[in-house]
Amino acid sequence: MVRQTIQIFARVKPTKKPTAVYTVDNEEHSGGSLEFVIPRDLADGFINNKRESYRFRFLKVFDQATKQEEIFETIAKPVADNVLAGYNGTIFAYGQTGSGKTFTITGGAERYSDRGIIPRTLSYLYQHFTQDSSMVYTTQISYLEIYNEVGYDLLDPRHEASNLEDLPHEHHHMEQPPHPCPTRPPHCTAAAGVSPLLPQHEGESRFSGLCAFLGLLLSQALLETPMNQASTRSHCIFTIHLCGREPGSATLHRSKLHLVDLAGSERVGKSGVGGQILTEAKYINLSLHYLEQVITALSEKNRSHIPYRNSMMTSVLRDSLGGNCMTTMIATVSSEKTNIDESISTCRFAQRVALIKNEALVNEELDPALLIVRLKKEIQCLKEELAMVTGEQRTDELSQEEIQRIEEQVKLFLDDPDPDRTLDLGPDMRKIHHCFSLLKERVQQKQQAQNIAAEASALSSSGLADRQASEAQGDLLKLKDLLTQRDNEIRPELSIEQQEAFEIFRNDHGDRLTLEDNKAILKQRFAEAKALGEQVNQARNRVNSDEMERLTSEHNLDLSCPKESHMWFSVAFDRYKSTFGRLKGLKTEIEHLQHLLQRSKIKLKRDFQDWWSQEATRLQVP
Ligand SMILES: Nc1ncnc2c1ncn2[C@@H]1O[C@H](COP(=O)(O)OP(=O)(O)OP(=O)(O)O)[C@@H](O)[C@H]1O
Repeated sequence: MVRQTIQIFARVKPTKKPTAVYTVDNEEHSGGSLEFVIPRDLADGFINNKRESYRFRFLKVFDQATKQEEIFETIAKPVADNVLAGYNGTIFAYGQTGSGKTFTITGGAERYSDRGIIPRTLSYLYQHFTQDSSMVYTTQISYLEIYNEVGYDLLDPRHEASNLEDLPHEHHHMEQPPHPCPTRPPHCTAAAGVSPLLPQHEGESRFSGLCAFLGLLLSQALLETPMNQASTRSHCIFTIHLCGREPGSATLHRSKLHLVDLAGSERVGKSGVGGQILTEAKYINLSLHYLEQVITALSEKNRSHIPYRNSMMTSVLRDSLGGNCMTTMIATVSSEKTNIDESISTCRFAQRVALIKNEALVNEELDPALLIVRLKKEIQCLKEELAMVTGEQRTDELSQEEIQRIEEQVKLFLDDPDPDRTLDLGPDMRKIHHCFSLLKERVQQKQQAQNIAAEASALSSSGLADRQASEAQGDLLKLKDLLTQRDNEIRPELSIEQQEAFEIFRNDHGDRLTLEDNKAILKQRFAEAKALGEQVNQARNRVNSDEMERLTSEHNLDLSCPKESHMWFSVAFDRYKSTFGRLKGLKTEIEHLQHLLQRSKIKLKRDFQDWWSQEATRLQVP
């Protein structure tokens, strides 16, 4: 991790107008200083205690004659090198309108040598990509303009306005580039949703083509914004996303470089503007005010909350300020007399920025797809090594012969009462897994057999089967008793003459045949029930443990084998249950028949009594 403060540089814009008194002093070791001298005006006769000298320290101060190349070499190149090494980087220009921010970041349109940091950095990175064959790089670029707190994707020809949430992913969530790093050769593509910017050519022409294309693109992009000439009152953030990887390695380095041209920092009061420009100026002031708030909060110790979310610009630059980034600020100042206050104000802002500490990390991550490929390869190599050591060629599945051999080995192992016996399957995980599944199957079968045996013994020890069988037989006896009792209920009040008359009446009665039939069926059902009762007893005995032992020895059954004992119990139980079920069904049928018989007999009796009383009246029998 690299812990460092934001690096600050100053650049003085060349001017032909009368300049204020200022001195630039660059020492090799202690950095540079910029001093403005404002002589006291004593002409009006009273004492003026105003400060005369304003001195600010920077890492280096670039005076008016500094060429673009020197700016790139001193400021941007080290940052680009860090980005190539996997660190995030940001370079932002801050200063009043016309002080040279755009000239420094983007460049001047007149001469090729006026190219600014953006095209030079792209050219440098591109050159590096083609020269460094030890790495595979992919880049993506995006260009965001923030105007009146609305973001515009400058690489999208529609230039539609977006809120922070609606912007392409990388614009507001800078930790990750929008797409996974593809395994294509280095090339340059635009932001998410934007078509690739460049055709792929080989050779030197690509660099100059790239720069010329980008120069055109950048100027066009700015000209085509909805605000058109208002672009100087907006913030522009050009971002290069870089993804680097050693060929064949699964480790990716992802980094990003923001090159930021902030809006002019002049104060509204001084510029004396109104209307639309005033609105813009307020937004600029507000967003720069929020930037200042963030910077102040970051420079204060023990501040837990940093108000990044107050403006779109600070949200986007969140990482660059007080985060995982190596950040550099270029304070652009004008040496003109009329701008001296603004220049001092810019330098003061830079001094506060210089207090902010960032902690930059190399952004390393693993490419899952490549990792899988690598691991698969490793597995294959290990398999081959193993095959060489064991002399066996292994497939994923075990062969039928191998399975059979393992089953035999497991059986011998289990059947051997010797506790010291071991099971040697060799260093083959497939065989070991198969052996484990066989053992599991055995344990489960044994468990099942034990459960059934426990159920059977519970049934036999609690006498449930006996109780059920004797209950069924008891029910039958009760039914028989009931029938006799009912018969007796019909007969006893009759005198001998009446009984004789009743017999004759019954033989002549229309229901006689039905009555006889029902009686016959009932008798038959009683016989069936009796037989079934005996079967129930037999079935019950089969699940009884003594009987079980006798039968197993008779049929040569091996009840220690879970499979056989399970089968035996299942069959015995099923038989007992079905016989008992049939007996119960028979009982219901008998009850029904008895009911019918009863009703027929009562009807017979009633009919007889009616007939008897009629006959008695007719014959005048008392
Ligand atoms: N170092 C320089 N050398 C030559 N010309 C320069 C330099 N700096 C600025 N200029 C010229 O000054 C003019 C204003 O500069 P520039 O547009 O870069 O200012 P700015 O700070 O970006 O302003 P704004 O805030 O309006 O965007 C441009 O014409 C630019 O070419």
